[in-house]
Amino acid sequence: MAAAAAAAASPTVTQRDQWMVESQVFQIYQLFATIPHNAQTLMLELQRDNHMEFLSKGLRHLSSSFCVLDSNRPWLCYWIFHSIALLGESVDDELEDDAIDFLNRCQDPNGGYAGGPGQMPHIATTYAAVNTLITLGGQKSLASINRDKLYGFLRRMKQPNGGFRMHDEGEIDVRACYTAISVASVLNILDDDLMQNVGDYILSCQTYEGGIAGEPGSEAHGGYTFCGLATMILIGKVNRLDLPRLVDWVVHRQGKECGFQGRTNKLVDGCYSFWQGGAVALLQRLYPIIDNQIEGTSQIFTVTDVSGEKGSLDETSSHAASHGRHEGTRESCSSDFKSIGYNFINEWRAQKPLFHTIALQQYILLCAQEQEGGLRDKPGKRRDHYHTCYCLSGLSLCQYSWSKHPDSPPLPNLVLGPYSNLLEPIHPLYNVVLERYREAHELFFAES
Ligand SMILES: CC(C)=CCC/C(C)=C/CC/C(C)=C/COP(=O)(O)OP(=O)(O)O
Ligand SMILES: [Zn+2]
Repeated sequence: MAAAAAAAASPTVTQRDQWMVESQVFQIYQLFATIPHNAQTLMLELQRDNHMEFLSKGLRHLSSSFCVLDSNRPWLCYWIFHSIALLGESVDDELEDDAIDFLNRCQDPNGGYAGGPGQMPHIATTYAAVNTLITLGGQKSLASINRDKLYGFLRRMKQPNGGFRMHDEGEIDVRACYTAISVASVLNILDDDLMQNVGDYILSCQTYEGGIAGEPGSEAHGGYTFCGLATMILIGKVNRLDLPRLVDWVVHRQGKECGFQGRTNKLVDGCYSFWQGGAVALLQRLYPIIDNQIEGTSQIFTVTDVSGEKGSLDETSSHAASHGRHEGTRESCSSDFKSIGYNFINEWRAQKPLFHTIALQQYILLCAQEQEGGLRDKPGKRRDHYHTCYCLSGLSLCQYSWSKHPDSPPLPNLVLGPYSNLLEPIHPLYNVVLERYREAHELFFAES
């Protein structure tokens, strides 16, 4: 039944499509293998200046059309400003100010952000707006977020089944859960009411393959898998997922092209460097919990097993062990969940990645990067800001994948190409640059 639903949801990629992509990718790798070393270094170089030019142009265009009707602009702001932050760059104050003012005009008087001024607030654009404002940083930007009203908006979107609606009368899915919980967590407005039964909803979306679907009965997909896994971590319920199966599904999504595909039998795509690569990077922090599930013990373990220190990555481990992961049991809560996002980066330790991080860097730099600036899905596709954002986010995760601390500089052999390719590290649960996350955390958690 689940398999039939999945098959219907997934238009089959023909063998011909797959061969076309493979042959394009392998031609690039073959060319790379035959050229002199200095030409190889050039080919592997992150084209920082050209990427900045592409991003700045996008921003100027966006700024000049801030008054035009379009429902995607908070997302464009996030993709562009986050990419710029990943490159360790900034733009002039006027453009930043324009963006803050524009997002403020998207903020609904009753909470949340819409895709444009006067439009209906939407949880996904709220996530994009909040992440942009955190990325811009500074008092004006962070203080512009009306957290009380935003909390009210999230409560109105909350559904009895544990999920969230994207907007008034909108769809309920795993993206809505992630964007709601991510925003609530980073802004320190997360509480028991928002978290109520979210774990049950996400659990009902884990499929027979091991990955997570957008909604119950659909096909496992990388985008939703990242969203579902990050949500479960943020609410302290990650042990309820079948993690060994999830690992098995996600690591097998990295193909011979070296990049990731979003779902079984589909084509490789640069944006999954973050969605799938990000899910694996999160799983890399959960080894003790995964080992425990593999061993099938009902031993009650504490967060000390995960972090070596007091923390709250999974405050319901004992609950899951004693009641079974798949029961829709009532979820207990404690105030520890508020620090999960913060503990996640502070209790970091060096761990071996679960995927081939150099191979993924190779796909991003040689196949997804346009030498003239911007990144893309695959060779033959056009660059765009969405793929630029998620290819760079995935690249950053690869570069720091072996690091002892989330921001300790990696050894040169872990960064493919010249060391100048090194990007800024991100907080993998929220996908904002770590330093910007820390500034926001200081402000939003100061009073608690
Ligand atoms: C935070 C947030 C809003 C997250 C969004 C997550 C995300 C990327 C979900 C993917 C949605 C989806 C099923 C795409 C399939 O497109 P496709 O059929 O064109 O691609 P495919 O062939 O690669 O599956
Ligand atoms: Zn894509």
